Amino acid sequence: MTTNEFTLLFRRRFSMAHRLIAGDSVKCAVPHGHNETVSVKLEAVDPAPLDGAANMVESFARAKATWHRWIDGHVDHALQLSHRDPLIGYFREHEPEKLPMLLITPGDPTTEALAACMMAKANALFATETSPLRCVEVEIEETPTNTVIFRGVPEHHLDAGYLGLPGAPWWLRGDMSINDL
Ligand SMILES: Nc1nc2c(c(=O)[nH]1)N=C([C@H](O)[C@H](O)COP(=O)(O)OP(=O)(O)OP(=O)(O)O)CN2
Repeated sequence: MTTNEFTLLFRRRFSMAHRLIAGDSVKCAVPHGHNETVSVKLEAVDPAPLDGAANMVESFARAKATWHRWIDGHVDHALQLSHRDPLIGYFREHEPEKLPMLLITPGDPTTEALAACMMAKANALFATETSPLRCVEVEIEETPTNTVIFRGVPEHHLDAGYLGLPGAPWWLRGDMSINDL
């Protein structure tokens, strides 16, 4: 087997809002927004030498189409909340039509949690479309001064049973979902 000598890297900007309620920072517990940039590093599941003809690991357009559709159509302008956040109850009661725009993480929606969710989601999307690629690293620039890089195993950090639901959580499903509400 050939080792992975090529990595494709795609960047996308999105706007978001969140709040962190588990810590003691009042500043972080007030809903606030960031314009963030996510970068994903993609590698071939079965690496092979360039073929001397098309010479591509995968076309850029094919490699990023579904991922960017998810970021642009669902992550962009989502409100990110902990599954324990009482604001979810507010939306259920008063603005249920906006529930699909809540991105819910198990625990606080820190940049670390988002990075782990994004890697899992990217790989679920790639698996569903039988892409030859997998995501090996996610970098999220939350602000010009704060960046998180994740190159681990999402399952080590995300509680898939966070809501006690029978099925797979949204980050493991190869669809456009961002919550399990
Ligand atoms: N490890 C983490 N720590 C914090 C996160 C996070 O996701 N992971 N997030 C926040 C808040 O989102 C906050 O908005 C950003 O933090 P902070 O650096 O305090 O914000 P500033 O933009 O004011 O940073 P400066 O570099 O001082 O401009 C908090 N912590």
